[in-house]
Amino acid sequence: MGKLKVSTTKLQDVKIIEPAVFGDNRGFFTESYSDKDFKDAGIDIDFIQDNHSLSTQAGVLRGLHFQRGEAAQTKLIRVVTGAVLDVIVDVREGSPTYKQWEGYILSASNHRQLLVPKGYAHGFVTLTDNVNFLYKCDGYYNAAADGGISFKTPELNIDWPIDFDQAITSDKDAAQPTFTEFEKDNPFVYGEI
Ligand SMILES: Cc1cn([C@H]2C[C@H](O)[C@@H](COP(=O)(O)OP(=O)(O)O[C@H]3O[C@@H](C)C(=O)[C@@H](O)[C@H]3O)O2)c(=O)[nH]c1=O
Repeated sequence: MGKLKVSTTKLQDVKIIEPAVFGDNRGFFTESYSDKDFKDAGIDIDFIQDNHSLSTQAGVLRGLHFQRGEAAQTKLIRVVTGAVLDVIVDVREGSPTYKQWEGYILSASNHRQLLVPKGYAHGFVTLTDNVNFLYKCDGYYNAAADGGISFKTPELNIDWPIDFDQAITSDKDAAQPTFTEFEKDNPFVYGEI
């Protein structure tokens, strides 16, 4: 038995990772990332950029985002204060779970990490104030390759736990294309990325 608990989900190639957490009278200690433990668990990814966002209020909705082409990124996501519903959509044409979405609660208290493969669109909504959201990426940010799909696109029918008119978003995310628009020029093919 390795040091990490790794679970699969209904979505193809997605994993939930739970590191050991050692609680005591002071609080806890956890190795939030160990390259060796990930490799021992069969996850061999060269993470090269760490990102951190703060969302100050419950109801902040970021996404759905991805990077196109060579700039596509695998993401390893966790939350260190507060809680989110993290939502990902398999947008790899030809995948057994193409067009399917799933939501995962990630919180400071559950210590869950979500491994999001290339070819997934990713977003989240904050369920509490002051969410510090951390993620590792295996590719650098490339503004020219930045892409998105509207979180409220009707074809995906994502069950966000928030009224759309109350979501706090960026101007960019308020104007993202529908899934049908995205599909006309879908850069992701299952097995080729
Ligand atoms: C993502 C990113 C943004 N930026 C800059 C661009 C912009 O000026 C500012 C804010 O960017 P955004 O509005 O895109 O930030 P945000 O909406 O938080 O974007 C993130 O959303 C989640 C859902 C993801 O999946 C991430 O990959 C990323 O796309 O930060 C970087 O310099 N490097 C980066 O890696």
